[in-house]
Amino acid sequence: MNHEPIIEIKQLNHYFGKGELRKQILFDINLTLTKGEVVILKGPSGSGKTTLLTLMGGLRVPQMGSLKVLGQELVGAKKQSFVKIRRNIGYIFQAHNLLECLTAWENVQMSLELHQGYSPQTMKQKSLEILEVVGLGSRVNYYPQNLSGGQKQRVAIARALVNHPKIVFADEPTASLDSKSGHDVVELMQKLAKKQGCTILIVTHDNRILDMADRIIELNDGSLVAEVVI
Ligand SMILES: Nc1ncnc2c1ncn2[C@@H]1O[C@H](COP(=O)(O)OP(=O)(O)OP(=O)(O)O)[C@@H](O)[C@H]1O
Repeated sequence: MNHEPIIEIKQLNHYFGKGELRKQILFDINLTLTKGEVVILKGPSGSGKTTLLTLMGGLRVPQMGSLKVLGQELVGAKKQSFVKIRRNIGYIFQAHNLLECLTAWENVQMSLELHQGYSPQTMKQKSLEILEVVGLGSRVNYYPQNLSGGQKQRVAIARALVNHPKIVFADEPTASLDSKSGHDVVELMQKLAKKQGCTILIVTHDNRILDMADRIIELNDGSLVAEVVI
């Protein structure tokens, strides 16, 4: 595996609230994610997983320490830098967030429309191709309401990966799925990641998918407590 650092975190602390209500949520986090790694972040409810994920994903402004994503320091960075970094990231959430009024391929294509430069034909072709890769070639014209939970999550994966992002963040991507679909969905993410050389961070409570990671890290009360290399 190539050990090029994709995310480098040093002494990251994070607080919510102001004045007397100010509460520290993340404590002195040090972490490096490298190219092509699949990392699982686990930990009890309220331990700070989503907070850490949204900071790494450029969705929340970091307050102190150092947080470099693709070489860009985000502590003290301008708004523009966050926008630029987010273009390199795919996000997959528990509630897949598909638009019900759009078909599977139109949902995937939306992600391409955010990036300029593709003709409508190219965008449609790319959307159809990635849906084929995730095993939904025969469902491209289906609306989300006619797809199963696992199929919807695969559309969400296709949407996150169609732009060939350098990083994918997935927050509880298997929470609404049965054991087999959950495993299939993560396996698919893992395969596509290895093929595209992208780094994946999955936040999960789901012990059924732990064996799919290259590395498991654990948060407890806002501190990284354990690291397991598989
Ligand atoms: N916007 C916010 N303002 C104030 N406190 C917050 C905010 N977001 C989260 N918190 C608090 O920060 C702590 C960590 O929350 P976070 O959502 O990161 O945990 P988590 O590990 O992802 O939990 P879960 O597994 O339940 O999703 C919790 O105590 C939560 O109440």
